[in-house]
Amino acid sequence: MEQWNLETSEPFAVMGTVVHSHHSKSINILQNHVIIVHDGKIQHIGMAPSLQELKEVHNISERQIIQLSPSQFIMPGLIDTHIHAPQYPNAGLGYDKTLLEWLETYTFPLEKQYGDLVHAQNVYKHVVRHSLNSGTTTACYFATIHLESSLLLVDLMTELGQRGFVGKVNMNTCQNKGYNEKTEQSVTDTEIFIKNVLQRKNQLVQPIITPRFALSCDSILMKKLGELAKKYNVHIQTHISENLGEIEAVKEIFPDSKHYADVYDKAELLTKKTVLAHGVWLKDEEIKLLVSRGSSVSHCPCSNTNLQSGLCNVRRLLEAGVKVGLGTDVSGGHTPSILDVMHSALDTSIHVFFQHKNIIPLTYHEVFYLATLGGAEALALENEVGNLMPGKQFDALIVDMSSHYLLNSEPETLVQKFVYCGDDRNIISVFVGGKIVKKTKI
Ligand SMILES: O=c1[nH]c(=O)c2nc[nH]c2[nH]1
Repeated sequence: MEQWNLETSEPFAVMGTVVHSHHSKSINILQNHVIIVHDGKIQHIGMAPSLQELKEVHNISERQIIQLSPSQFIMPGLIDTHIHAPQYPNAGLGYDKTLLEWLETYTFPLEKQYGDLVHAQNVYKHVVRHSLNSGTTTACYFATIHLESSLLLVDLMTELGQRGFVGKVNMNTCQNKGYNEKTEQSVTDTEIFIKNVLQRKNQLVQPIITPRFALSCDSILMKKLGELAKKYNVHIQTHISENLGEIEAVKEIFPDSKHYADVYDKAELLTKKTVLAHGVWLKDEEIKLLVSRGSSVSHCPCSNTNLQSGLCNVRRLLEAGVKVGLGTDVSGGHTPSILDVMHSALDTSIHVFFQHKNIIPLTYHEVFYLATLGGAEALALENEVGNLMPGKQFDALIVDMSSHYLLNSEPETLVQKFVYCGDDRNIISVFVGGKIVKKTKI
């Protein structure tokens, strides 16, 4: 590929190998194709035409063409369905404890600091930049309970060009060791947060209602948040069934609920726009409930391993019809790279197979889907992003595998190598809504 220098405000084209998914089972590999981008959206995908045809039919000059080399391909941007931006400084630290102790010892003390806007600005700039550089074009962030710094995160995503969601976290119970808010304040600040984000008329970032988990919120707060979600028709995110101690505590605190998922359902927090992180220990009955509500699970295998939460059987969720995406879950997860999470999802799936021989481990094709279209479906964004079909936003990565020792440059080889051996150095360009947000000189 020659170094290109596009004007992204004008139509442009990418020519070469396109890799994307239409469903969970297999990747579509399209060689010698063109994608034409207009106003940040995909206008056309098809067999590559001649330069003359590009110019005459599609009005694209030679300067506006990216010609991929045989060791490169273009794919949809990665989607991180669960990440805690304020926990970024703790990534890689504190894995000597399991979830509930880890929250009290490491996480809540760090999150308390986000009343300080200078600290928030520093951390949030780093995490959004790192996430974009790792190829995440859409990220679904938890912020903290602080209204102002949560809005700051929205503004930084907008400035740096990342699509996604930000949730001001809700926590009103004493389980939170002094990191909490009063119910009324929590509801009022959440409504102010939603209105502020919606008023920004921001194409990229949306508000998401974020009750931390059932142990951090009482049922009064959760019901009020369910009402807000309905009033503003916004997304919802929380955690579910991550750790056995957590599940026991939920059972004790909510004796009238049939199970963990029922706690959220009673507050009308399970909707088609709800994403639930972890779901390692969900019962069959809970899975059925999620399917009937259209709620999704964010699979966070790095975090599930680091915090010794358990092995999530993703095959079981997919077969039951649950929508599943991947989440880095920084800082339970040690990396903001969804590509790293893809490796971990493959490993975890084989470890599940060691335990239950009757399941088929996930394939790299399926993991590619989970990281792209699966993530988009989990966030109810499949009409906007997730693959490279006409009408969708041009959220895409150019991947270059020339730094690896390749016996051939068959697209299957490139993609498989990328999924198993790739890292962010192989992601040489990142586009969000047709704008370049990462470009590496090669
Ligand atoms: O992995 C997790 N990270 C968190 O911050 C959290 N809060 C509740 N449950 C959680 N799980």
